[in-house]
Amino acid sequence: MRKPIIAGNWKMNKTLSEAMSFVEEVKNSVPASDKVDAAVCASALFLAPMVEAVKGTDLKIGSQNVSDKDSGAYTGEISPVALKDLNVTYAIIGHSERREYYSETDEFINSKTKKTFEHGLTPILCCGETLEEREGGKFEEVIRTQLTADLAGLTEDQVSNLVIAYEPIWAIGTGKSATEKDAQESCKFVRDVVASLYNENVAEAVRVQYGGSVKPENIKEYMAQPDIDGALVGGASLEPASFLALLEAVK
Ligand SMILES: O=C(CO)COP(=O)(O)O
Repeated sequence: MRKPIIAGNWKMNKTLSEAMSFVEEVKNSVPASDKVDAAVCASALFLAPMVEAVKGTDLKIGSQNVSDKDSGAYTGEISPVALKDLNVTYAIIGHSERREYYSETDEFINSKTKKTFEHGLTPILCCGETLEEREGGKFEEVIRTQLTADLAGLTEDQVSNLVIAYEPIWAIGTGKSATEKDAQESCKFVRDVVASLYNENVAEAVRVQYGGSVKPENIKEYMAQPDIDGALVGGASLEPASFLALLEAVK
């Protein structure tokens, strides 16, 4: 059985004091980690104090980005070595906002994913199609192309421990969530691609999240689907009550 994983992606939101009061409010109310993995992916500015604050609790902390290099002359980048040293658990890689606004390519995303594993962090690898691609019948081609390139050279063991977030771009921040049937079919397709690139065992092990306008009101419908193992949540992860309600609905 795959353990559910609910991760908040705060994007470029919150100040340090807001981040810390969120953590203080939720950290002791998060369900036990044998039931569900709970994480918040925050700005790199707050990761150190957040990790310190959640020590000994079931809330884990993730970065929203990571470099594909260990260290050196890479102005503005976030070192995976430094993230590991802080005890950060996850790193979001290849979010559609980074693909679109910061021109991240699949090759770069693949390089970051390898580097993240090298340093013992768990990647949350994002994939997803635009509305135009979906309506043009290109969904399968887009997802297969992304995953084939993003996973190139990863071992079976690494992919088994990966989290893939399927996020249709048209559902992100729009309030227009995918129907649970569409989300299930899409997440199943992600798993089928993993099976074709690796094998059934790896496909059975990899956790696939749905992301895009997930909220406490609709998360149960997604989680009832056999190929949806969790959610990557933007807006509804920003408030403590809403984040805890997402977790309560899953445990
Ligand atoms: O992009 C997302 C998570 O990574 C989804 O954002 P929303 O939940 O705000 O639609």
